[in-house]
Amino acid sequence: MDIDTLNQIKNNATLLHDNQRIESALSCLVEKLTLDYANKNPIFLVVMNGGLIFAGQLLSRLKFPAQIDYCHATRYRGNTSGGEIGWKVEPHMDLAGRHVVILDDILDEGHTLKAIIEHCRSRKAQSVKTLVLIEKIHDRKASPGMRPDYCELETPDKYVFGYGMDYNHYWRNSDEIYIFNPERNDTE
Ligand SMILES: O=P(O)(O)OC[C@H]1O[C@H](OP(=O)(O)OP(=O)(O)O)[C@H](O)[C@@H]1O
Ligand SMILES: Nc1nc2[nH]cnc2c(=O)[nH]1
Repeated sequence: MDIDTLNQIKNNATLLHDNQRIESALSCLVEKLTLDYANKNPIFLVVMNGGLIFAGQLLSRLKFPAQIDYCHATRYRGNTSGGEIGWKVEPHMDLAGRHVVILDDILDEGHTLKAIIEHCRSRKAQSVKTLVLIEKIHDRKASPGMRPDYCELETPDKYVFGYGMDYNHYWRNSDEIYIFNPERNDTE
């Protein structure tokens, strides 16, 4: 995809959450995580690639001891609709007896988080919670009523990008979150 087209994608997108809104969401999350995890020696398990920016921005603000691990499970592979989930990298640390917080960019249908939750439980984590930057609102969840344990931002049922979330593997680097508008682009 050429640079002009990629710039057009962003110019034609709708701004959903600006950086100020994201910053205030991060502050709320820091407060909640500090209350719940300051004395629990948690492992934050970052889901690559989408969780990268959110993790970097959020976890560096926590003032209590924590460990960070990562895993890579993907089912979108740069597309705007999901397929089968595939493990690329499993968590490295011993999760047995630990409080694990799975950190990802978005809970959409929830198949990705569901698979990672089950994986952490099978490795005998003491507790497993989910922390996402943004939750997509619709009724097609992997388990009915599935919600993240920690999340401060919502999106309607549209494809979004920015702040870790990609459009065709691009624009994860944006510090704002946009709604992709397919009707304004002739890419799909
Ligand atoms: O709730 P779901 O419907 O399962 O979708 C959410 C997942 O989709 C995206 O990952 P993707 O598979 O695109 O991989 P990526 O993080 O490498 O972009 C996103 O980062 C979440 O992990
Ligand atoms: N970039 C991006 N990845 C997703 N994975 C699941 N839903 C989405 C979405 O809306 N945007």
